[in-house]
Amino acid sequence: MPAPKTSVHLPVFDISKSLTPSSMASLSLACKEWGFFHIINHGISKDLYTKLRFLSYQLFSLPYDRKLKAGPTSNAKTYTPHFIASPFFESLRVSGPDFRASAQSSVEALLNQTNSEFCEVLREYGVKMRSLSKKITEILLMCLGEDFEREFESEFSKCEGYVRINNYSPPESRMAMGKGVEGLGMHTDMSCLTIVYQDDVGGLQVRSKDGKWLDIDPCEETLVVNIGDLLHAWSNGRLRSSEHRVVLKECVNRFSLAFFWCFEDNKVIFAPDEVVGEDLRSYRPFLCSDYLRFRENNVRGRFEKVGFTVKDFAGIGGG
Ligand SMILES: O=C(O)CCC(=O)C(=O)O
Ligand SMILES: [Fe+2]
Repeated sequence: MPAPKTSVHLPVFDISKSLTPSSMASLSLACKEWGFFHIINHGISKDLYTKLRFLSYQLFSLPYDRKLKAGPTSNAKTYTPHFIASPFFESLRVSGPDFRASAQSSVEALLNQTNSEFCEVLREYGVKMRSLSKKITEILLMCLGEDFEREFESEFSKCEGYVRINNYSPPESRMAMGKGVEGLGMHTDMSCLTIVYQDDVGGLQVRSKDGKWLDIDPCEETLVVNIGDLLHAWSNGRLRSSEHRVVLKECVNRFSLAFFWCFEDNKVIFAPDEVVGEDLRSYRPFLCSDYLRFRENNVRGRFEKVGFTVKDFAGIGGG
């Protein structure tokens, strides 16, 4: 008997070139089946990533009470300490449109002084991710059908993004690890799309339609892109927002950068008639910020199981 499949095979797209009809077809299929795919030649150099990682570690290695200066009860509210998403996960959020100013206010809250290198690196990373997100969204609209390219300006022009710098530190003993621990529990993303730069440790997993967990293996200089709940609802479910999680299998630190590209808070998300076509409508219209609030309220104190998605919030007749 062949060994059970543990990794998913996702297509890789060279984002520096225009996609051929056959690569468009395979992208459409990946978005329908998995809601995940890979991109290369994205313009984020290894050097930029390495710098950002090094500078972030300096912040994550600050004493706990220092880090809480930017924690959930501070003015900055950009640091998420351990035990909120999971015991092994902490993160720092830097938001657009002014990534430099956002990085600066986080860093000042943490250090009581600025770190101009960190702010500049985040500005560069945020700006590059923003234009990458626009480009990918345009390609995804082309996948939905030729007429949707013009939707871009009217529907997506006010989108903005934020970077979440994720640091995973599993227990130090192998005994405590057992078969692995959840670094980040099962969830869908509250974005239109998410772009993840994962390191070589691995552990990111996607849930298949029949409920199996499959690894998304890291690959040098390759970014992972996934569809979030907002674009899933906007596309009437044609672009899939899949459940995913991070499992830590080794006693080593894992580092990732996730960029979330989102609709503006006051946008009413409602799939255009042309997108719905002959299908039944799967989602009622909803205000973006109401969904974000719904998710926040359900996540608090429930890090062991997140689970809630846009289907629970706005799905019609079982979504
Ligand atoms: O750390 C990763 O690879 C993915 C993180 C993730 O899914 C998220 O931040 O939403
Ligand atoms: Fe995620």
